[in-house]
Amino acid sequence: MSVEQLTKDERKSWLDALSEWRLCRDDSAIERTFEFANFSEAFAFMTRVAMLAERKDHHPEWFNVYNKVEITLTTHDAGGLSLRDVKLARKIDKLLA
Ligand SMILES: C[C@H](O)[C@H](O)[C@H]1CNC2=NC(N)=NC(=O)C2=N1
Repeated sequence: MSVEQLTKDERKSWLDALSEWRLCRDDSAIERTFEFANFSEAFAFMTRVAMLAERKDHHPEWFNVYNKVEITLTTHDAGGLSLRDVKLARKIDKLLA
């Protein structure tokens, strides 16, 4: 599927609205670390993110250890950051609101 990478200006304006996320990997991805009370809560969150990801056909790269979950979003089909990452990040944030 062809997806457009965000331009530098677009990255900046979208990221202003995603204050918990930071650019990484040479601005080709965004990441955020989440911390929970215990493993159960972390994994419950991952399950909810997994459902979202399937529904959107857009999948996170992530790392979990005990109560921490690190999520990295990038669009492999675009070779960088796209609006699909921004949208998924917003939905993930909403799960915790
Ligand atoms: C064929 C399928 O639509 C694609 O491979 C989807 C699946 N999930 C994906 N997830 C992410 N993060 N990037 C993609 O480019 C992507 N592409």
